[in-house]
Amino acid sequence: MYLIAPRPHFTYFPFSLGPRSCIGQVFSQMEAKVVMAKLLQIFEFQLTDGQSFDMVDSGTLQPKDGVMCRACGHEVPRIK
Ligand code: HEM
Repeated sequence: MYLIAPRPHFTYFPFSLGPRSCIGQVFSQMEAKVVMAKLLQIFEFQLTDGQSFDMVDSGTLQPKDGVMCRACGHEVPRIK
């Protein structure tokens, strides 16, 4: 089940809207989830000193401090 807050129309359109919107939207959102899931299975991420989750809104949302982080490997159980 997805818990997504309701969003007013025309306030979020990274893939544009209407008849010329991005045909790769569903593919790229699925791909991003697969890549994120694989990375989170393998690594634990920790922000380095001086980093934060603060955002800057300059047309698009960007991480204020760059989100430099340290990736540490998990123990990944091998499926035989
Ligand atoms: C994060 C990934 C992506 C973002 C943010 C994105 C964003 C966009 C946006 C904003 C447009 C509209 C451009 C305009 O109004 O002129 C667009 C169009 C388009 N995108 Fe993407 N896109 C992404 C990935 C993809 C992928 C993976 C494909 C192909 C497999 C793709 C194929 C297209 C095509 C063919 C159009 C033109 C559609 C048309 O003019 O009818 N995009 N994309």
